[in-house]
Amino acid sequence: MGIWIDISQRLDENVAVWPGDTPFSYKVNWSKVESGSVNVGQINMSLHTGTHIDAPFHFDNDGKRVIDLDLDLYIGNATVIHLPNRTSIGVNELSNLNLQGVTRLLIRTDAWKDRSEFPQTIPHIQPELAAYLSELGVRLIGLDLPSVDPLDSKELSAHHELASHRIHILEGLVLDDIGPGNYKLAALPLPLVEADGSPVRAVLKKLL
Ligand SMILES: Nc1ccccc1C(=O)C[C@H](N)C(=O)O
Ligand SMILES: [Zn+2]
Ligand SMILES: [Zn+2]
Repeated sequence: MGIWIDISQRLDENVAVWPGDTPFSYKVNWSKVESGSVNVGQINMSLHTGTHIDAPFHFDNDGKRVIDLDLDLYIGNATVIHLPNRTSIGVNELSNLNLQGVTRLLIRTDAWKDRSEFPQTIPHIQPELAAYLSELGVRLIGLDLPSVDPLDSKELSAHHELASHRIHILEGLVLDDIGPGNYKLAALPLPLVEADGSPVRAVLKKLL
């Protein structure tokens, strides 16, 4: 029972991209008039646009590519928690929540207010949180933000710490209307063989 709720950003020319990164575009590259039968479209985009997953190759030259990722990470039970008005998210912010046995943790921060513009600052994940989450059994962390690290970070400490604790990353979710609780999540990456990331269609269904 229950309906699937779309928690993905829409992909059109208004979607915000990382400063300097490839803008999103779609065009009919071969029109019905030209082909005689069909419209055939083409998209051009950065793989880190909108709602997407990071493959470890994004920040580690020896890391897994999208095709190597375990699909079980991206389908199954997920817990949503609400942590508004934080400058960063660490063990302190989570210590009063019971997250035992949570495999997929989605954090609603509400910090990215105008999604048509790339944010100036975001609350980042404290790298120390990775060990704590992995101890609880978390394998996927998802956020309503474009990164788990500060936007000007070059070290990407949270990305690396999460990866070294086998926790995968889902970014750019839309959780504005999603209350805390337990859900079913599906957010499958495309079967991109070499890629460092993939757009996903992320959906949730409330569990009773
Ligand atoms: N698309 C980019 C273009 C330029 C520089 C960084 C990025 C990123 O996406 C990195 C970001 N720290 C991330 O969480 O994936
Ligand atoms: Zn990314
Ligand atoms: Zn990232």
